[in-house]
Amino acid sequence: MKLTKCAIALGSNLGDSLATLKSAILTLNNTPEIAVKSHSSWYQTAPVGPPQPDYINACAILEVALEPEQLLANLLEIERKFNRIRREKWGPRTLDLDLLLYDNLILETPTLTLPHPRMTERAFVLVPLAEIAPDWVHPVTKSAIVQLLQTADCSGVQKLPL
Ligand SMILES: Nc1ncnc2c1ncn2[C@@H]1O[C@H](COP(=O)(O)OP(=O)(O)OP(=O)(O)O)[C@@H](O)[C@H]1O
Ligand SMILES: Nc1nc2c(c(=O)[nH]1)N=C(CO)CN2
Repeated sequence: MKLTKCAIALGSNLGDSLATLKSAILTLNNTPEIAVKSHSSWYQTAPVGPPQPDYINACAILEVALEPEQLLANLLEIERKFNRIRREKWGPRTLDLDLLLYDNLILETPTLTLPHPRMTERAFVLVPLAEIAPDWVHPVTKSAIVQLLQTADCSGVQKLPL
C-alpha cells in the first residue's frame, strides 16, 4: 500500500503529561503501519475552553500505510489506552490525539473531518506544526502553516526547555 504523509497534534493536561506524550510517540512508532518521521518541541499552553490546568502540546509528522479512517481508529485506540477516566467536552485529559492533515485530502464524514476543522484557529497546534512543517499548504485555506501562524495569538504558548 502506498505511504501517506500525515500531521497529528498531541495534547495532555492530566498526570505526567510529558511522559504520556513521549510514550504515545513510541506507541505510534511501534504500530507496524505507522512511522513517526519527526516531532516538534514540547510546549506548555494555556487551556482553551473551560478552566483547567495548562496543557503540554506537540505535533508529529507520520508516514502511514493506512486509510484515513483506519488511522483515526488507531489514534482513538491509543488515546483509550492512556485515558482511564471519563472525559467532558474540551475538558482535561491524559491524552488527546487529533488528525490534522492527511496529505492534501479534504474529507467530511460523520466521524472524520479533514483537515481538522479547528486547527487554523489554535496557536497550540500551529506553533508546534510550524516548527516541523512550515511549508505544508492547508488544502482548504490554501495558506502555508507558517502563514496561518502569522494571524494566531501565540501569547499562551511557551516552548519548554529540552
Ligand atoms: N480530524 C479529526 N481528528 C480527530 N478526531 C476527529 C477528527 N474529525 C472528527 N473527529 C471526531 O471527533 C471525535 C471526538 O474527538 P475528541 O473527543 O478528541 O474531541 P475534543 O478533543 O474534545 O475536541 P476537538 O475535536 O475540538 O479537539 C472523535 O471520536 C472523532 O470521531
Ligand atoms: N491549550 C490547549 N487547550 C485545549 C486543548 C489543548 O490541546 N491545548 N485541547 C482541548 C480539547 O481538544 C481543549 N483545549
